Amino acid sequence: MTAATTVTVRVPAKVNLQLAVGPAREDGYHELVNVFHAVSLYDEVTVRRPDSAARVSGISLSGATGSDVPQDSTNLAARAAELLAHRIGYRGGVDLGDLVDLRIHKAIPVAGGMAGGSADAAAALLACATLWNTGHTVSELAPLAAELGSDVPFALMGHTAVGRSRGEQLTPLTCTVTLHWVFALAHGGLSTAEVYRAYDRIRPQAPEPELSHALTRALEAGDAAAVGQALHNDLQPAALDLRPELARTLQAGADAGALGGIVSGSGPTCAFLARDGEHARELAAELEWSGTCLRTVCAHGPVPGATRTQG
Ligand SMILES: C[C@@](CO)(OP(=O)(O)O)[C@H](O)COP(=O)(O)OP(=O)(O)OC[C@H]1O[C@@H](n2ccc(N)nc2=O)[C@H](O)[C@@H]1O
Ligand SMILES: Nc1ncnc2c1ncn2[C@@H]1O[C@H](COP(=O)(O)OP(=O)(O)O)[C@@H](O)[C@H]1O
Repeated sequence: MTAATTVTVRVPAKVNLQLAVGPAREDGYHELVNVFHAVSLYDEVTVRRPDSAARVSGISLSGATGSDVPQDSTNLAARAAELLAHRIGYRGGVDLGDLVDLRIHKAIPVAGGMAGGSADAAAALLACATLWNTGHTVSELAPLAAELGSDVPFALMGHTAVGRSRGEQLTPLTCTVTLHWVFALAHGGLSTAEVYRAYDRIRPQAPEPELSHALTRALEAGDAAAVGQALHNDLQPAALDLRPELARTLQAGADAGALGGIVSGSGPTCAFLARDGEHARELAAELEWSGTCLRTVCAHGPVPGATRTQG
């Protein structure tokens, strides 16, 4: 079998069905109970052995990127490739562009609370492991993913899972139903660190986080209406403090008949649960008509994590 010269990995966005945030730890992170749910809104990362004749730079971007996504070694996908290269023996001084060309096609909103950067990092790990034939399994990539960011291991795993500690220690959860979502995208993004700082200001005495059994029961029973009732995000008041206009978006989704509505993670994207695909399209139309969001995207979950589609 010849080694692949081009590998493409498709990787999903996430929404947090429950985000329970405990007090700040000494390392600056917060202890979490973070119920992740992967949805069918995908970025794609393609890696190639560098072709010195065609090479312009080591990393290129397309899709819904905005100006906020770095095109240098600080891009999370580039950091992931560098970390893996280091682990398999490349030492400092090697230019990443000499090892790999990275192409990222983004559909996940940037700084939107849907973990697009983490998704790209997970995809780059899997793609480079395949390109370089490192022999790493997905479980063996998980510790490297955790070094890159708290949400990166989940982007490898996908489906529905609870993340504990800072979110990187994952346990799969059973979800017996396809959930249909509408995501209301906002103008601009929110900084995750800033939202956690606002959380500390608003709630200085946070209790230890606990998994919602109402939520796990609803997921196991496949009861979308009960899932809608159980959605909860401790970061929502902090996101609303920084972006008060999101309250109008949440109200518009509730008025339009969503089973539940929530700020996704650190925001500012808002997620609304629908009864089925048709209801999702109706909700999306109502939300767009309300003028309370930039645009909407419909997606379903759970879906698998980072998956090779070529190479
Ligand atoms: C809030 C969540 C919910 O899933 O994601 P987003 O909604 O932003 O995508 C996560 O907790 C974000 O995870 P991720 O974006 O990977 O965070 P990291 O890179 O590890 O950390 C970025 C910063 O967020 C804060 N942070 C993150 C995780 C955590 N358990 N406690 C924290 O306080 C810290 O200030 C940290 O410096
Ligand atoms: N590949 C990437 N895609 C998106 N953002 C990236 C990437 N690499 C680094 N970043 C930086 O990470 C920040 C957070 O991005 P993102 O993961 O999309 O948001 P969130 O943490 O809200 O889910 C962005 O503002 C950007 O500066």
